[in-house]
Amino acid sequence: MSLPAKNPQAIIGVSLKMYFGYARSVDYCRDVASIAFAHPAVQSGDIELFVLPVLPALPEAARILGPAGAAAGAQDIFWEDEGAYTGEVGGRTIAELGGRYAEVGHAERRRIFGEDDRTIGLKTAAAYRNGLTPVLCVGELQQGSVEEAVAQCTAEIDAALNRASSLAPAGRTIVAYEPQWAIGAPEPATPEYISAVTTGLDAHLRSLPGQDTSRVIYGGSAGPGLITQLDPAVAGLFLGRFAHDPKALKTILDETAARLETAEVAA
Ligand SMILES: O=C(CO)COP(=O)(O)O
Repeated sequence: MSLPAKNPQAIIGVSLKMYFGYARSVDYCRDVASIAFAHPAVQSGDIELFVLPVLPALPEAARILGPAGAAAGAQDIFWEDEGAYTGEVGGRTIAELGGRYAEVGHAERRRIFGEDDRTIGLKTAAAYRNGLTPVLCVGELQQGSVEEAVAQCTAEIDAALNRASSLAPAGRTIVAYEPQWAIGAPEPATPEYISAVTTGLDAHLRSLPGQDTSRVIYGGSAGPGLITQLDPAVAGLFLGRFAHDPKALKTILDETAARLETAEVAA
């Protein structure tokens, strides 16, 4: 078993959304665990790897991924820890089930479930309070200029973190920059655009109190071949459909490790 990553240099996350049921999610996590176990950069802690399955699969996913040096988390979190909140699951339970991450504010939750800055801030606080790393999703609705995207995403980060830090001591945050127009699309945003927006978000995020170890990753139709084209400000990828094939995930891990080696040689 590898030690938990203290200072990972890259982050690769997968959200299975509601694509896979229980059995297929567990099978997928087994495949990911074999890949992680054999992957030097995951074992050394240089790459932080996590999977967010459908919630009922979380305990089994955590049991399978943990010994392989990876981790599991939830795709959502309620903002209270317990009480009369029918149908919700709080951070205390997510942590009890072995979850280490809680995704907050995904574009689908903003659009379909009406989540707004207030609820996203409360959920981010709930993640911190329960020792979970929030995966805070931000992203502009429509494609425009880099400056417009940075302004909108910075405002979303500030709204979430200002509210969260008024309620719970801030912790490390993974910001997933996901342009809404690039989610579920045939192709990701261009590498130049992703790099430029993320560079702005990374500088802003890490200047905030308590966020110096926080990082920004990119999501939105990301898959093999993308990470090697991105600026180092992009710490990794938040994957959806294009990680459903475990072989594709392995390729992405290999590319991420190669990129770290190139960065070391250049330094
Ligand atoms: O929303 C995403 C990850 O959370 C990205 O999903 P896709 O890569 O399937 O577009």
